Amino acid sequence: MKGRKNMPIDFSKYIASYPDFPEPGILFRDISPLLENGEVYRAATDKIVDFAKERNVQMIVGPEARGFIVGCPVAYKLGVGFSPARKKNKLPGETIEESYGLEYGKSSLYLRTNAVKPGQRVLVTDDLLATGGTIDATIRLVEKLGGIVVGTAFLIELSDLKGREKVKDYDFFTLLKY
Ligand SMILES: O=P(O)(O)OC[C@H]1O[C@H](OP(=O)(O)OP(=O)(O)O)[C@H](O)[C@@H]1O
Ligand SMILES: Nc1ncnc2[nH]cnc12
Repeated sequence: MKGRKNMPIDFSKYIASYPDFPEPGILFRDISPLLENGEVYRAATDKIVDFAKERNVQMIVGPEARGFIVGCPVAYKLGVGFSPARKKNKLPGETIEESYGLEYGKSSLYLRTNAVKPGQRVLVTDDLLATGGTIDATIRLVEKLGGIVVGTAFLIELSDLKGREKVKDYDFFTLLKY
């Protein structure tokens, strides 16, 4: 994807890094500058759209909250649905649950039982892959409903945390690696 004046975009310039946030020892990679630049957000989204098109994606699922920011514009562009995997007490109606560990803390994610139809080709999106706990829980939710995870897509992979091992059986896209 080319930016203004046909120059390739250096996406890494639009990620901010904050040491010791939200707790000591964590180097927080913040996607806000990328999102705040319309041209760059669109170019990043288009990369994931291309990845999704090659896999005939029919549905997108992303975890709260930053997975929504990445997945929704891709769903809009493809004209497919998006279902949010949400944290506790956020989704009404019948849901399924999966719990997971995080780089900081532990949590659970929930998905509506009607979110995905059996056999549907699903792309799972998030902003960042760290330990892989979040994406693993999201994939387990989709598969519990009979969905076929045809790809996982991120803006950032933190390689040292080895989350890639959790998604090794799935097609993988990341815009940036640290
Ligand atoms: O690979 P993992 O170790 O699971 O970590 C990655 C997850 O952590 C962050 O979300 P967080 O749970 O902080 O929630 P938020 O998006 O609501 O801020 C990030 O947006 C990913 O979803
Ligand atoms: N280092 C990190 N930066 C931003 N989001 C994260 N989620 C988990 N680890 C993170």
